[in-house]
Amino acid sequence: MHTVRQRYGGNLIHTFAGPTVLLRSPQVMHMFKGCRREDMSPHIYAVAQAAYRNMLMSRQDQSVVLLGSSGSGKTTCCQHLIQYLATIAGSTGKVFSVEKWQALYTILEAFGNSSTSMNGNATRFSQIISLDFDQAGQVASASIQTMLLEKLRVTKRPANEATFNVFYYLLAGTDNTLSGETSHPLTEAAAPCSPVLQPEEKQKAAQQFSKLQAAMKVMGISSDEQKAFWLVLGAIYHLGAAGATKAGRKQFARHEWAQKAAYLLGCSLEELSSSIFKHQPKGSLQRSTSFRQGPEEAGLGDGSGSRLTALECLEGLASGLYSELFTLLISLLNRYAPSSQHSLCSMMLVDTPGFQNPELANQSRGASFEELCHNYAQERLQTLFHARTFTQELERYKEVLPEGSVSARGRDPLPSWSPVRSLARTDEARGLLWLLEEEALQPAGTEDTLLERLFAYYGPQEGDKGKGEPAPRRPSQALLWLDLHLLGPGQGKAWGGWSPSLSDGRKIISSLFMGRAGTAMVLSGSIAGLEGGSQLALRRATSMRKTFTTGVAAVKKKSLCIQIKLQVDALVDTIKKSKIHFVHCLLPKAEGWSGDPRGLAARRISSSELDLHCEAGLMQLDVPLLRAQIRGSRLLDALRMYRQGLCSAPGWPSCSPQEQWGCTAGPVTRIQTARDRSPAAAWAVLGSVPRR
Ligand SMILES: Nc1ncnc2c1ncn2[C@@H]1O[C@H](COP(=O)(O)OP(=O)(O)OP(=O)(O)O)[C@@H](O)[C@H]1O
Repeated sequence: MHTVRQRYGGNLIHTFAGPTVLLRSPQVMHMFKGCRREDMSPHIYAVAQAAYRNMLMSRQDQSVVLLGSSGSGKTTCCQHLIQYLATIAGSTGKVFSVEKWQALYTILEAFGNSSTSMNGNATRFSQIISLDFDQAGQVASASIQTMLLEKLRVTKRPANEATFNVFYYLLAGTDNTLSGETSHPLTEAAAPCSPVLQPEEKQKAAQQFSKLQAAMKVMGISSDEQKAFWLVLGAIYHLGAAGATKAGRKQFARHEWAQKAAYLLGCSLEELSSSIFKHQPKGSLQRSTSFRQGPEEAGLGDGSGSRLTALECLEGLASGLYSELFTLLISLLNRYAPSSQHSLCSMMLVDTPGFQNPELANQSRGASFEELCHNYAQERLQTLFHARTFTQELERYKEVLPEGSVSARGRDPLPSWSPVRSLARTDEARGLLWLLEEEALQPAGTEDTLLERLFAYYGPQEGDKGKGEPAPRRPSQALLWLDLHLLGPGQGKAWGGWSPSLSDGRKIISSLFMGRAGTAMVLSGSIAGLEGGSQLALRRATSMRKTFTTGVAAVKKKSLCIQIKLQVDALVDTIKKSKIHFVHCLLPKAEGWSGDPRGLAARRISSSELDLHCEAGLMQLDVPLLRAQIRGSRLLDALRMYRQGLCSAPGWPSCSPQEQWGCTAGPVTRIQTARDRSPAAAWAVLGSVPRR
């Protein structure tokens, strides 16, 4: 195994070419227990151990942030981090057994994951799992916060991509679950859950459904509560099958399916219909047309915005309903995580959907708005990595080294390019999301006008040539697929239209929703899981709420684009206060990116199956792909910074960082590949790294 020790003033970087072959078992966990970083071989458990040890020694909050492309293994790593901490640290009263964590992930994977063109089991929401530790270093309480759920996947998704896993599970396992609830079991007739599963996939989905039910039981979700979930999911499914008229009076296209949806929700068809198609709140959508349609079709053109189409009303309700269901689920999962007042500091594990570019999956479409948002979140985390690794370190070096020594030695470790260009053309320069918001509100706004403005601010200027700054690549039209439907259909309406009281006939649904309608719903639609009574949990919740309620944010928070920014702000603000350990996950090969979700769905495996899968054999690496990812994440710069290193500069006090930086151990960069873990192979992947 190859280990390269690095020092960046306590900033920790771990790199895994994953999915990789990593042995994971309780025995291996115990090999890492109590170890110092320099004694450990490269492994995801070593990251957990380093963070845990650091927390115990410094009593400072820690975060582990997972970065990388979609399908590179972030969620899998996150699960192993938790398993390690739950096993090694132990917990008070055994409330956080490994079994419970597995159950939690089974539930999250069912409700929040789906098969995409890049990953057969892609996470479609961002999550922070927080473990609070007591004096003795045991887990005293835990909670999960989620944000950026891709709720529109329920109704609208890229061609050939799947909806959330739970719909397929329900469809395959529904016979026994909803029998007696409807004389017509869920069928694939109108295929709102396209692509339709093959028989062997159905069998697997039915097994997953049983597993999901068992996991919900483990997490204390009663059978009545479970039933409420299946009823609402069934209703969403039937609403998809019901469809809406394209012209004329706004109503369901297929009443028999709508009738079933109403039955499952416990209301009459008329009530359901009027709550969806009538009482549209004015201004809920400024403009419902797509960028693609062009200005001549851009709504009323009088600034008042067009009204929602029947289909948009329906989609808004269905996706809003799913989002509320997800929020409720997170709140139920947190319900059984007791909050302890004795916790001292916490460990936060941050997992967001990975970078994705449909072009890499051989798809001739641009990124959807949701993909753009997930990429944005990843980019912000990468920026944080950059700031912690380079910018802040340079500041520290400048403080320590004699004046001028940094530039005199030509060893300015800051790469000439930084991930976020701050070269604003004018004082009015805005970020992409801000521009997107403004263009969405303009009746004449199109993809072209957005790109023009973007390049006016951030594109190459005359005189830029020869400065060594790579010009930003102008995306092909197809790359920026910005459907402004996504900026609003029924965002506010979704839940407002369908109030829980509507389901009086379904006491289990209304009591479940009404029961959680307090604090849990404060930031409904944005951050779920802010409840929790421990001091640390309250502190986290307060910090996140603050982001939404101060300054411009408070004024702008109704805008979807600004909501996205605020959610990511809240995420970054929360982890910024802690000591951050970055884990870079690298996709070793692009296999499976054929754009055929069928192949990917078949690859969907649970983490318990993973280790067996790993034993099967060593994989070939796609070296250009690995190089591209390493370049993109600036890992070479990080290595060069050390190798050409300021740590050897005259005046540098000592190469032992511990005392200098007040951290317990120096950071480590680890490179481990599946094919060959020898140093030579690792460097071959990295390219030539100058040696001192
Ligand atoms: N260490 C590993 N060894 C073998 N296969 C792995 C490993 N880690 C992950 N995988 C496989 O890769 C797939 C993708 O992993 P995972 O879902 O964790 O990626 P991700 O980075 O979280 O993706 P996304 O950002 O799309 O959610 C998993 O379904 C699993 O099959």
